[in-house]
Amino acid sequence: MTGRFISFEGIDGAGKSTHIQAVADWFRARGADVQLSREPGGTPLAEALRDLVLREAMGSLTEVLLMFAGRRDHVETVIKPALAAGKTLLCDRFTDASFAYQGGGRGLPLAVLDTLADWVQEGTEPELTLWFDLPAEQAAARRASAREADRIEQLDLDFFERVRAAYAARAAQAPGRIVRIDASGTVAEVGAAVLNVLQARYPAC
Ligand SMILES: Nc1ncnc2c1ncn2[C@@H]1O[C@H](COP(=O)(O)OP(=O)(O)OP(=O)(O)O)[C@@H](O)[C@H]1O
Ligand SMILES: Cc1cn([C@H]2C[C@H](O)[C@@H](COP(=O)(O)O)O2)c(=O)[nH]c1=O
Repeated sequence: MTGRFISFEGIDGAGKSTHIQAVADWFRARGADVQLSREPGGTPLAEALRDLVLREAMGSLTEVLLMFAGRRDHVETVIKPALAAGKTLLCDRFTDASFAYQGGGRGLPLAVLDTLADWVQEGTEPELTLWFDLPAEQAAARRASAREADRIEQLDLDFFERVRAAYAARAAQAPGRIVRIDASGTVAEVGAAVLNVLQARYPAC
């Protein structure tokens, strides 16, 4: 039995977390066994690494190694077993975030990220990625009214525009997997766009 692996991506504040529950409800209403997870995090070890990476000062290479260390534990102990059990796994961020944040934002070489992804994922890849796309300024305004900024969220608008551009480049390289959602509308408008994608992608569901 093989389940479904769907990831949610976008710059901080784009609205991923707001819509992930509605996607879970959509699949559950169609009989799917849905499991939610997130990165960085998703296992006790990876959640501990998340706390470190979002709080402690560190270099870019250390940052990406911690992201991929947590991802390895997550893939091995949560994602692969969930897919083997036929579940629909919805993950708030996955490897595209490393290419966007550490590749685009921090400027790490993409070849290094490709190697880490090959080692860590061993072929485990989302079948669909919903990329919530929003200008950095608008995302920052949403974040400002929502919560206190963590170490990465404190970075400037230029950083987030580089991250956004890197997501666009990833989407151009994987057009069958990564679907862009215009996240600039109201919650209802964005939610409708997400449901349109699901209905088109899973008509038999
Ligand atoms: N379409 C929207 N219009 C206005 N505000 C929104 C919209 N979508 C989400 N928000 C609000 O913006 C804030 C950030 O949304 P959310 O937490 O879903 O973003 P996110 O992409 O998951 O961010 P992060 O990756 O940093 O966790 C929340 O306060 C949320 O209520
Ligand atoms: C997986 C992953 C995440 N990040 C960054 C992106 C965000 O700034 C934080 C996670 O916070 P969220 O509120 O859960 O979205 O981590 C990253 O830089 N690289 C990654 O691989």
